[in-house]
Amino acid sequence: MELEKMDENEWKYHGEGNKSLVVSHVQHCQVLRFLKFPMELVESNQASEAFCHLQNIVDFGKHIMKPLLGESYVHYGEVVQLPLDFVPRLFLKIQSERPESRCNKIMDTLSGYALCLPNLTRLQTCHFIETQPTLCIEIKPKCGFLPFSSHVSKEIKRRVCRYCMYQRLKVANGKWKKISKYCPLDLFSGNKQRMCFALTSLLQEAQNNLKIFKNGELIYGCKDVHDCLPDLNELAQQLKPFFFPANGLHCKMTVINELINVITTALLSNSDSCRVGDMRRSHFSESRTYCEASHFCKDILRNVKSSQDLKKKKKKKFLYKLLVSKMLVFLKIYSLLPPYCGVTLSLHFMSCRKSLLQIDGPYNEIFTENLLNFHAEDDGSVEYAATKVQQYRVAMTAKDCSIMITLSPYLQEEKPEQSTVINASKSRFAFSVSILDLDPKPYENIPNQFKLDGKIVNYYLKSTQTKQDPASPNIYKENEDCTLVLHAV
Ligand SMILES: O=P(O)(O)O[C@@H]1[C@@H](OP(=O)(O)O)[C@H](OP(=O)(O)O)[C@H](O)[C@H](OP(=O)(O)O)[C@H]1OP(=O)(O)O
Ligand SMILES: Nc1ncnc2c1ncn2[C@@H]1O[C@H](COP(=O)(O)OP(=O)(O)OP(=O)(O)O)[C@@H](O)[C@H]1O
Repeated sequence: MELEKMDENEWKYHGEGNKSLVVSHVQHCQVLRFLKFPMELVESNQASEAFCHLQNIVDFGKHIMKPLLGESYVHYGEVVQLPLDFVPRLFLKIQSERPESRCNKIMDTLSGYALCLPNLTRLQTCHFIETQPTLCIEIKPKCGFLPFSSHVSKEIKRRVCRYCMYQRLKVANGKWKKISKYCPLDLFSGNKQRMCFALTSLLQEAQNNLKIFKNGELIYGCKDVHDCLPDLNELAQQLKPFFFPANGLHCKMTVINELINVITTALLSNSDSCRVGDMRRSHFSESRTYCEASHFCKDILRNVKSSQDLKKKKKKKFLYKLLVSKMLVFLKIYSLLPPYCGVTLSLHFMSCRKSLLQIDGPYNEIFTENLLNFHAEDDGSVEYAATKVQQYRVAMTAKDCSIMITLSPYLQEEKPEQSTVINASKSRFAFSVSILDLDPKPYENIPNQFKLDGKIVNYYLKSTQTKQDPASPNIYKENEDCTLVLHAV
């Protein structure tokens, strides 16, 4: 990429989330990821802080998430400075393609900084787009286990996962139209039957948890609640040349089942080495491995070994690793409360401590070593409390990340390693797995997470325990049921 010769016509809108907007190069396997800001903050110094913010994201990916999750999965990219006139032109070009629900934030057109990353919807071995057809499945799996701490005060949290509980609140709020049958515990179970059920449920109700790209173009998934592309027939048509290259008649479900099997195989593939082994594994046995709200047949659920299998037999599996890093949440909100309060109080009296404790970075090797020191004893120090808070923040990042599985029909003349090939019934694929959206979560956001957790649990209990009054619509009122901001829930 020649930074001084940037042409907006060589870039197109690719996608966005809550915090960033992504454009992809029409020819090269590259994307630019821009920060987004709420409208009212655009004129303030937010934009000028963009460089530090982006550099922190890169460092966090490089020094923390990459060692934790594995070398080959994490692509942290680099901060690039773009010509100042290029970004506003690009903004004008793509603005009309943005989903309405995301337009409450504006992309950063002032700082001139962005992250340059490989386009993960393309196979990472090819540098030019036109070389090979690719299929990419992006899954945002969310949190795949139930808390087991003795501090859990609301018993329901031990039985129903956060995702399933949150579904009710999201539908009541109008964020999505229908409750999804997807449950992260099914996906992370390591049990093929449950994983297939989870993936089928994602295909039926994709929400923001599933996207499918063909040759880098979004062909399946919801941009927002009003703009869903959930046509399975159309999807099967698009997928057919990948799974049944010799043509012939194949029904929709045959093609979709091929897709589901290939995704399951990729998720259960062996992973490369990482620091997850340092973490406490014993907590697996303490946690229940199925969620009571899962729509997967409940009788079968009680009999399958699921996560125990994943634990005993599949420590090297990609899925296991992701689950364990999410399990850093074993600190959970309850036991996090004392350290969080301790750190906040200490910062209140000595604001200079913020940099000493590396709350906003730098996310370097020292930060990583402190973070992974799980065996330290609680000596009552603010440093110990800060480590606990940082572990929680890393877990929050892992909870919110996405997985991208990229497949490309395997060409006979290429000789990829066996471990990077997946066999379907009538085709073979070279594949890669990547993890994206590994940004550090702001320290300041912790109280909001507490508050949201309380709302989710309260709304779930209310909607499942009381009979719906037919006269009152099922609309959640913002001022109801909020637990105290720092209340253990
Ligand atoms: O808190 P959650 O579970 O709703 O997760 C948020 C996501 O909502 P989801 O439930 O996946 O639709 C939310 O996703 P959407 O904007 O809803 O697509 C963001 O990922 C948000 O992260 P950030 O604050 O932008 O860094 C996520 O927030 P945090 O991970 O920062 O809490
Ligand atoms: N390196 C990449 N290659 C290809 N596509 C990408 C890449 N990075 C991001 N995307 C696409 O852009 C979308 C938005 O990116 P991302 O998830 O990083 O945004 P975000 O604002 O941080 O999300 P969130 O709402 O979860 O905070 C992703 O869902 C993915 O489809």
